Amino acid sequence: MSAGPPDAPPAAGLSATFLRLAGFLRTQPGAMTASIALGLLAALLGLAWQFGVVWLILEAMEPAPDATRMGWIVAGIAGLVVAGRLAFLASTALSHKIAIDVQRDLRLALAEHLARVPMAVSERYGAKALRRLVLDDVESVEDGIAHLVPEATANFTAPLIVLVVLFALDWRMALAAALPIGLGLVAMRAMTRNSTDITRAYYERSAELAARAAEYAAGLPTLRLFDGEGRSLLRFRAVSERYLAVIGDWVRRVLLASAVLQVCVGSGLLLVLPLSLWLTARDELPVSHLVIFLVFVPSLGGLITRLPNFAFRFAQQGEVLSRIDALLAEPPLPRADAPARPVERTVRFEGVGFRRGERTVLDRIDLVLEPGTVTALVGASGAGKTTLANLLMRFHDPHEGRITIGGVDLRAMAPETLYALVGTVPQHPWLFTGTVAENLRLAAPEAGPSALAEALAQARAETFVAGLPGGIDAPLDHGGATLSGGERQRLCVARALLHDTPILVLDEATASADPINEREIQRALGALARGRTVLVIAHRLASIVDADRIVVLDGGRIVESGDHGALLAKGGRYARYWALQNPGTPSGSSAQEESAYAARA
Ligand SMILES: Nc1ncnc2c1ncn2[C@@H]1O[C@H](COP(=O)(O)OP(=O)(O)OP(=O)(O)O)[C@@H](O)[C@H]1O
Repeated sequence: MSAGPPDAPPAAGLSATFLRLAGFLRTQPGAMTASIALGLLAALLGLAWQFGVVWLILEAMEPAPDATRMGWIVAGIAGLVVAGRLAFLASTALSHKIAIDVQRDLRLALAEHLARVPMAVSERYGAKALRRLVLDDVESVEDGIAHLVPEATANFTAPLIVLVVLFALDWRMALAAALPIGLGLVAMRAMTRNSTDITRAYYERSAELAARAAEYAAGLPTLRLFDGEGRSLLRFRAVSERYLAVIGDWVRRVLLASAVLQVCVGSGLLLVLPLSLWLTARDELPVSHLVIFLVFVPSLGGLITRLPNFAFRFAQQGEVLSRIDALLAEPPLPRADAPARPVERTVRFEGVGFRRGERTVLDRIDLVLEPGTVTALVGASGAGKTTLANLLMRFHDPHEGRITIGGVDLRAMAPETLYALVGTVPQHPWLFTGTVAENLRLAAPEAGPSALAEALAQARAETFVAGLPGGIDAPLDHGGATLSGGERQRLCVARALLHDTPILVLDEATASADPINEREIQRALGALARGRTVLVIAHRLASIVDADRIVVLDGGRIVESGDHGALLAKGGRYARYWALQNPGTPSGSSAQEESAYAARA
């Protein structure tokens, strides 16, 4: 599975990125206006104290400087410096507040959107890429909102005001100051033109490195056994070097761009100084103007040398935002305008077809699940069992045909209606970090202690839960990683019991459980199946000998269907699977004890 979407979207240009970021800020117009206004105020106060310095120098150059006035000017400068810092602080405090709200809203929007798009979308991205998007990418939007927009506003405004003032005072001197800066900006633009490409390369390489590092760490036990020569380490080193090469390229470009700009900005004073001597000698430049130029030209340069850094940070934001926007643009599963509620509970697959790209995964499936019956899906790996079960939970919509419950197409139901009807115990039981009780209440938030205890007892989980420190309030770290697979499975059964849906999809996962655990899981599943319509994906045929109907899938088509006895008598594919799994037990009668569905009411 790839570490990201197969076709990474094009990153937005700098101005588009600025507008996109400003668009976020528009959601909080009051705070945004205040933040930008305070940023501008900070920039103006910064200019004001520099004018104070000019005034101080001119006062000091008077034949008889007025010490008291100079004291007031110094105090004024200090006041302006402090006020400027405070305004900047208030501006960034506000922009941080907006950034936190935007991050929260973005994460929620992404999570909600992921719940509405077909599962094919999350499968295409993969868990690592989604984690990176929802956590890391959204985190880095903070730089754009909390820093870039207010700082860029202030940092662009201040040089503009300075240039206007300088041109108003003396256009020749202003031109001498602006010319090298202009040249430096043109050179910088040329050097940072493809900054979006290099930012893209950086993200691709860092995603590759993260994926390889995770894979390497996860596969260490296997690698120790099989990879004595360290080939994996060499591969990891190659990925790491590719990453460092991109970083090197990036740093070189930023440094080069900044260096060129700094040289050009420094040259501003080189032109201004000789010109000022010449103009002063011709009596065309008052001393006050000369001092203003000497103070402001270097500070103008200081502001402008920050631009390459801004350009690269904007490129980074463009990259991150284009990824977030691409996920948000994935079309969700269509929702019915006037959702219907089924009265009756019969499930029908009618001519259902499903493809993965060009490949047909399910072909003209016709299947009826009568209320209160157990239907088992069996077949070779890749036959389409999980896909068929997933269609019933509307993880995808079929490409042909339809699936109905009580005659209502799944597409015509509100998701809440569907998920109140269909529950599941997945093959890979999923628990979140929280207590046992919190995990159970995911299915039934209102369930009281006795309901939880009853569900645990039926799911054969009460004994091991009672043994956990804290019992039902024991915290499950890392999604229950400290529990065995069978224990996790039984907690999921308890959760499904509390969910109490009339239709159940079970993906049995007992193949790797030890015999005692397996028997416990089978019993738990039997309790869960009681009185419900069950579609079970069977991995061990002994567990479904009592199913009302066994459906054999092959290459996405139903090739056999009937109960255990009928299928054995037929001597077809099911009979061959049975003989392979149960050598020496032709009828399977000895396995009936193992069947999860033997003791259903
Ligand atoms: N995310 C995916 N992307 C592309 N193809 C997929 C994906 N998931 C499944 N398939 C393909 O669809 C086909 C049916 O897969 P499915 O998981 O439904 O089979 P299965 O019968 O449940 O197999 P198993 O018993 O091994 O779980 C297989 O050929 C599989 O390779």
